[in-house]
Amino acid sequence: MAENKPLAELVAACRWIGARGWSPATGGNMSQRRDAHSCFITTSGLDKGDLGPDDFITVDIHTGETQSGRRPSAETGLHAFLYRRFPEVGCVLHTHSVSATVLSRAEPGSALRLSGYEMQKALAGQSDHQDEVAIAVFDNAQDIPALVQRIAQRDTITPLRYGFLMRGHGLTCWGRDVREARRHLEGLEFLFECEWRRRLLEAK
Ligand SMILES: CSCCC(=O)C(=O)COP(=O)(O)O
Ligand SMILES: [Zn+2]
Repeated sequence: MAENKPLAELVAACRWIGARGWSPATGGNMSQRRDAHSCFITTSGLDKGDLGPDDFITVDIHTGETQSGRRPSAETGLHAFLYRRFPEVGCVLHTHSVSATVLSRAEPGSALRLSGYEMQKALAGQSDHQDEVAIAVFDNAQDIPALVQRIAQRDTITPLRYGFLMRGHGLTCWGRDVREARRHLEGLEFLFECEWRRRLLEAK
């Protein structure tokens, strides 16, 4: 089936995320665009570091309808929003790393502003460490449609780029394909780790 190749890349990305410790317990969800109307997304409640191709469900990004009776990720609405908002996005990765969880709680503002890091250049379009990269931070919520509304509203004022943090929860990031989403995830996780260590040192 033509769908097997892209899912193999996503399965490998999920295993890599699990091995890095970024999806502890059942945390995290991952998806890949299937076409203009649908995506593959992880089944809810599984260990995302130990998935096979059968653990992904097709979801309509406009209606939320699934093709099977299984339960897609509780955060499907966030993925669907990103695929609708950015037609060029091909993969969305959500993780629960310690760095993203701690730093998003320590950041009182509505964005985490990073500058001075060479690793910023891992993010598409960034070419100078002195530029500022602002990653939006939203208060966490269990009401996903309401959270999507808040995110969509902010996006109309300050367009989202690369990813966003949910306070005390984790990072959701994306890319044109699995490879770019992985690069953004790895770059952002590195930046978060550097930033919380820097803040810790400078607080002393
Ligand atoms: C202990 S994980 C809590 C739910 C969550 O934030 C998450 O990322 C996983 O939810 P899913 O429904 O995608 O398994
Ligand atoms: Zn989560």
